This record gives sequence, C-alpha cells and structure tokens, in this order.
Amino acid sequence: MPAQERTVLEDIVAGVCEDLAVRQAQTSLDDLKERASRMPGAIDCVPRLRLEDSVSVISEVKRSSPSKGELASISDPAALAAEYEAGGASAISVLTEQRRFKGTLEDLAAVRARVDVPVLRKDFVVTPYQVWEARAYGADMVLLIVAALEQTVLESLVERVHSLGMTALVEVHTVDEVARAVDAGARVIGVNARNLKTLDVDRTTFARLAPAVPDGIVRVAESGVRGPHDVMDYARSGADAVLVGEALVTDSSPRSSVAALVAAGAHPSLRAVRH
Ligand SMILES: O=P(O)(O)OC[C@@H](O)[C@@H](O)c1c[nH]c2ccccc12
Repeated sequence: MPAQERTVLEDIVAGVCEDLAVRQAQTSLDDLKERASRMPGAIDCVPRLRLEDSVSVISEVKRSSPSKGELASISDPAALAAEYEAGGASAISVLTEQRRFKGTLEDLAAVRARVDVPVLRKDFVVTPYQVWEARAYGADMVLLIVAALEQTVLESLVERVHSLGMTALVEVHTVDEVARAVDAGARVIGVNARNLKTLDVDRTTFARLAPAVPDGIVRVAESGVRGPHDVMDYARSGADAVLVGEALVTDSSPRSSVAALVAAGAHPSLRAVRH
C-alpha cells in the first residue's frame, strides 16, 4: 500500500514489521524460547488490576508519541519505573516500539529487573514471535490492539499470551471491537480514548464502551488522564484500572503524581460505584 494512503496505525505496523524482520534474522525463535525458559514465571495480573477498594494505576514509560513527538528523554527507564512503583503503581507499561515511541526491548528488560509489579510490553504485536520476545524480556502482560489484527490472528495471539502465563491487555476503540475482544478470550480489555486514525483523545469513549464489557472482565481506561480528576471520572464510569503515560513522563515528581492518582482512585466517594 502506498504510504500516503495508510492510516497512522497501518503505518506504524508496517515499520514494526520491518524492524521485526531485522530481529528475526538475528535471533531465532528457538533462542528466544530458550531465553524465555530461563525467566521467572509471569505474574498473575488480573488480581493486581482489579483491587477491592481502589483503581489500579498502570504507569507508562514513554519517550515519544506520534501525536506529541518527543515527551521526555528518559535516560534511565528502570529508575523512572522504580519511582512509579514507589508511588503505588500496580503495573508498569513499557513502550518497546522504536520508531514513533523511541522504546526498546532493553527498556523492558531493565524495568523488569528493577520492579516487583507486573510489566506490560506496549507495542504493536502482530506475530507469535513478538509474544515470545515479550516473555523472553520479562513481560507479564502484552498489549494486543484489536484494530491491528484479523480476528483469527487476534484469537491465536490471545491464546499464545495466556499459554505463556502472561495476560493479554486487549485494546479496543469501538463497541464492535469489544465484542471481538470478548470472543477472542480477553480477560482484560483496555478502552483507548485516543483514536488511532486521527490521534485525537475523546475521554467519553470509555463511558460509552464500558457497559459492553461483560462483568468479570477487567476494564482498563487508557489515555488522556491529566490528573486525579480524570481518574475519578473514569472510575465513576466503571474503570478497574487506568493507564497513564504523558502526564507522568512530563512530570518533575512522578512518584508523588502516581501517589495522587492512586489516592484519587481510592477516594471513599467511589465506593458506591465500585460495588
Ligand atoms: O500518554 P497517555 O495519554 O496517558 O496514554 C497512555 C497510553 O494509553 C497510550 O500510550 C497508549 C494506549 N494505547 C497505545 C497503543 C500503542 C501505543 C501507545 C498507546
């Protein structure tokens, strides 16, 4: 497809596949499996993301984004992740996409080595090889974007993630995609407020889609959290967890900012909506 006719998502996936081909030429699947077999088992993420009396905060290590360009240089991703953990983050999301987000698998491994909470590989995963990579570099959770995957591929990737003991965070943008995520066996569904075609954020997306997510599946509100107020809004709409990037990487005190988001998500006024 000519580059000018592609959507942002298709464009990113095309670049991801080129970079993936390079890594596949360097490291065989057998080598990856061997590395994965030496890793401690993945952490069970569902209980960490659905807490009894508070909203879980997933804090993201993100240097750059297609919508905003450079956000922060983050020379020591593990140190940032440690600050997030100290602030009370339930999990750490690490961007590993190289071209637009300026992440690497080494960032993932470094974060994994430093923190005890679950770590999410945030990338554009389209092949089983990338799922093995996630495990080999220590991920407990893997993002799968419904809009980037045919249904049969989505199903087999969810199954692969789960069979390796990890948890799929299945990302949706529409009610139809929620149904596809449920059919594919998702236990955790993330509603991304950022439209991957226009890159605009619409914070009402979560409230529209959350009722379509069956009870028993963890609901994650992704993107657009500016501060405690947005955490409370997402919680009132039924979010079990929120995923926050930009507001934290551009903050001078990420630890206390995470703590403020965690405190907002544990606010007593939310108890009634959570039970
Ligand atoms: O920086 P924000 O607006 O807090 O958003 C974080 C996260 O939701 C966002 O980085 C994200 C959500 N889904 C993605 C898929 C790929 C890359 C990035 C993302």
